[in-house]
Amino acid sequence: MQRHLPNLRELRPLLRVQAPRLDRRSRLAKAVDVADLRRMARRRTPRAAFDYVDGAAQRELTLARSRAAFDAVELLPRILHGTATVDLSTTIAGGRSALPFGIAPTGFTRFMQAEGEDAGVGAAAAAGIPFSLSTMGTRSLEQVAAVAPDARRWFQLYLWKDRQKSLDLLERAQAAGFDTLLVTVDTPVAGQRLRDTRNGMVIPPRLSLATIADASYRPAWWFNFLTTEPLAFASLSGSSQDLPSLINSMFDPTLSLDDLAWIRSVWPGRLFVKGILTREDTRRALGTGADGLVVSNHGGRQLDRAPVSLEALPAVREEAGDDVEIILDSGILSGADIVAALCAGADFTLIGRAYLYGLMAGGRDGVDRVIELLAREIEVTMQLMGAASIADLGPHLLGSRSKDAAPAR
Ligand SMILES: Cc1cc2nc3c(=O)[nH]c(=O)nc-3n(C[C@H](O)[C@H](O)[C@H](O)COP(=O)(O)O)c2cc1C
Repeated sequence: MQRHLPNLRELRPLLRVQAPRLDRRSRLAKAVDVADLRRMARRRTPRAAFDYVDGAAQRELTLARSRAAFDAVELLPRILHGTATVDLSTTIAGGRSALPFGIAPTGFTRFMQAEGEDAGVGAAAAAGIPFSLSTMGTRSLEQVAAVAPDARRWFQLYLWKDRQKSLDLLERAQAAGFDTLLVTVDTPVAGQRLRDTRNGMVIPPRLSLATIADASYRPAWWFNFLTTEPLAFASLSGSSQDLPSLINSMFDPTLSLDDLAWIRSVWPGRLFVKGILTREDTRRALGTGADGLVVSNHGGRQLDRAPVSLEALPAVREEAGDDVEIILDSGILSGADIVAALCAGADFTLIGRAYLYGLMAGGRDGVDRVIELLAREIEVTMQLMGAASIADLGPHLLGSRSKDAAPAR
């Protein structure tokens, strides 16, 4: 082998030295999946806020099982199907969505990152997907509508002890153009989130020696937190109670099916019941006149050892029949997870943590990035599976490995 000295002219095309760009979008562009965004989020967010998002109930078994169930899914490739373009749009709750997922309702959102719901609804509007505002949101119904008048907006309701307050909220939601109601039924009391207890998580955060130390290496979060509007709940007045006590004082463990039926009677729009995992609850929820169901274990944050959404889905689908729309959440962290849920019988999906990791990693730009990453993953996955549209996805595209992994029913 003959050698010669490196020739600068030959090397030049290989050397594309660029000055490092420090803006937020360039930083976020380096994240190639949700796991990368999660790592960025962790570096930039105080521990109490990050763990509030990342954690789950008790031993976090349901969360781990939910992830494992998605990982066990086998998707079948189909060769030579000529799927050059893929249509990722679909219809849900009587309207279009440009992508087969929307943003799940999350409470305390501005605590994760100061842009909070504004970032979520703005990014959802730009992407043409629905955004859900939580009862425990840090922006009011009217503020969210004003920030993104063109967004498809859904409202999530926790039943209050006080029916008049629920009614007021529902009237405001309707007046502000929220087209669909998600009624969350899996939270008669707060789940036991042990990470929060260990972190002494309170809202708003208390200034202690530990928080001041934390502030010194997460300056951007603290700067935003201290220089923007104080954290407040759209529908609840501010409180420094710890989270479970706050939730327990607001919500009612004595709620029953009659209360759900009452909500149905006063809400004229589409109504989905969120937190369904069994045949019996499917029957009971649909018996009240709900239009659809959200198969969800609340991201593993409520009953630890509750069934995994993906594994509960076939029984719920069978019980509900083909005409009832079913949305699935809990554990989705990639576009392939979304494709798996749609193949397994869901009509639509919601992302909770994935959205919040994006938000914590970079505010509005971070939420844009997570939507972009998931959309691209769905598109590539579907092309490799020879599926040209969401309607093409079904159980025929699930491999035997995933069927073996599903529990017998
Ligand atoms: C930080 C956080 C706050 C949440 N707050 C609410 C809420 O206020 N109301 C609700 O119905 N669900 C709430 N959820 C549950 C989500 O709507 C959704 O069911 C769950 O996040 C889906 O699981 P995933 O995070 O694995 O995507 C919350 C979830 C997280 C992570």
